[in-house]
Amino acid sequence: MNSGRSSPQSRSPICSSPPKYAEMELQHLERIPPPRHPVKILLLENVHQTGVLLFEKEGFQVELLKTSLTEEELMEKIKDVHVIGIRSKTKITKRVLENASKLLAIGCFCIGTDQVDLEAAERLGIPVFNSPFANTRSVAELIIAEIVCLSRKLFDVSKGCHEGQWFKSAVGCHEIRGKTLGIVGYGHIGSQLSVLAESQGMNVIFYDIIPVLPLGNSTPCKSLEEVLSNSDFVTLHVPKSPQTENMIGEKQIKLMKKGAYLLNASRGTVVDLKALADSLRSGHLGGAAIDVYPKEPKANGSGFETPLQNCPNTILTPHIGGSTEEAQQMIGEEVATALIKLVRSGSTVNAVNFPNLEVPFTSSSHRILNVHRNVPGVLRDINNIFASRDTNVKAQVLGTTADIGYLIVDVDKETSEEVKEAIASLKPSLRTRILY
Ligand SMILES: NC(=O)C1=CN([C@@H]2O[C@H](COP(=O)(O)OP(=O)(O)OC[C@H]3O[C@@H](n4cnc5c(N)ncnc54)[C@H](O)[C@@H]3O)[C@@H](O)[C@H]2O)C=CC1
Ligand SMILES: O=C(O)C(=O)COP(=O)(O)O
Repeated sequence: MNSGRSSPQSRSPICSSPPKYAEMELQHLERIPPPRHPVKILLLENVHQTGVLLFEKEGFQVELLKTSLTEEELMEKIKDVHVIGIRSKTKITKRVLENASKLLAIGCFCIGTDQVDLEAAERLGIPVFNSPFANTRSVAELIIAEIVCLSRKLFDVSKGCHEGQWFKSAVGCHEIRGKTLGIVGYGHIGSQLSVLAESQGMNVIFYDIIPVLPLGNSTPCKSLEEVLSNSDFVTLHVPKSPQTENMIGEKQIKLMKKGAYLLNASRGTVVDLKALADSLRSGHLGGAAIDVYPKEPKANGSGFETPLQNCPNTILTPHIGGSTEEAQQMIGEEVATALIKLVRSGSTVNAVNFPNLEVPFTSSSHRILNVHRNVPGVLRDINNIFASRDTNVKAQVLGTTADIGYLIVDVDKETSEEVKEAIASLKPSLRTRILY
């Protein structure tokens, strides 16, 4: 396999370094025989070219769409697809997955995986990969920029100038130095932001549901309420979950200081937008910056409505927290690499819903992959199939969750379709393939 995995034309001038990560990770596959059948990849939501080029380099057939697809469209389209790549918009539901009999893996070319029914995917034997921190910095930088913009009412005065209105005033405009930033969710993004905010002279307090290391001089709070009532700026960096749904509503907003600001670049389900709009219009909150919405358009150019339109000192962005050339290139590279490794070697390292397994390649062996329901006796039955055909097992690794087992077996004889069928027809088997 060659290196040099993206063409100069496809990269922005400020992102011109070659993808070294993919090169390093994929060189181990060079000795592995190519896939036995053509591999079909469907990429939605304009996944970055770096990923496309890496797949093409492998000889995979790639179809790239700019938009996401509806459930109905996906149910049809996914039938003959081996790997699907999405971003945050495409919902992969149980119904979609039940139509995906050839699907080997799902790649979320983003951080969030809430758009995929992870449990259904696991139970059907489909690993899901993401890029856990390639766009972390981009989100943190956006929030810093917005904190300054809110504090100086920048968008409103700029709009005024564009419309021919000169309105110079210092009233209600402040430096961010010495102000308190409250971070809700102190994970990758929250903690990165904490460091950037302190470097601007802000005091940082935060709340997380798990114990985490406070960076710099930041101070953990015992409750969400404590963060809300002590912050000049509150920023949300929690995942979408039942616990975070409408986490910030009328009651929580009332706890915030008069004139404080709310920022949300996590998920649209976290904030009650109607309550937020009311508090902005009443003047209780001094402004807001919102990047994510409960319902987001499927494609660029589509109509978009939110109760926050025309609220004072309110920055609305179209879910661009992670949308930088740097982040998208890194994500493209990282997720495509994980998917290629899965297709070529069976590696599930870094899958979010699956046992993480990787078995090094050894020459003169043949590899079979099997995903099965985690019930007693599967391993015995599979080994009996080999034993009855005088096949020696050279390596065998099993990883389990409560529901499934994932088995990588290297044997000394080329495995026939008949052996594969015998393994596949064991009652607990979910997915079985001969790799090489
Ligand atoms: N706007 C955008 O373009 C982007 C949005 N995101 C969103 O940001 C979210 C956070 O990203 P990361 O920091 O990488 O995730 P992370 O998993 O590293 O951190 C999330 C933190 O939130 C905490 N948490 C979970 N439930 C909580 C609750 N009820 N109260 C307080 N803390 C809670 C977790 O313990 C964890 O420490 C992602 O899940 C994704 O939805 C991520 C990237 C880009
Ligand atoms: O990484 C995430 O979770 C994001 O929200 C970014 O999503 P996107 O790739 O811009 O659809």
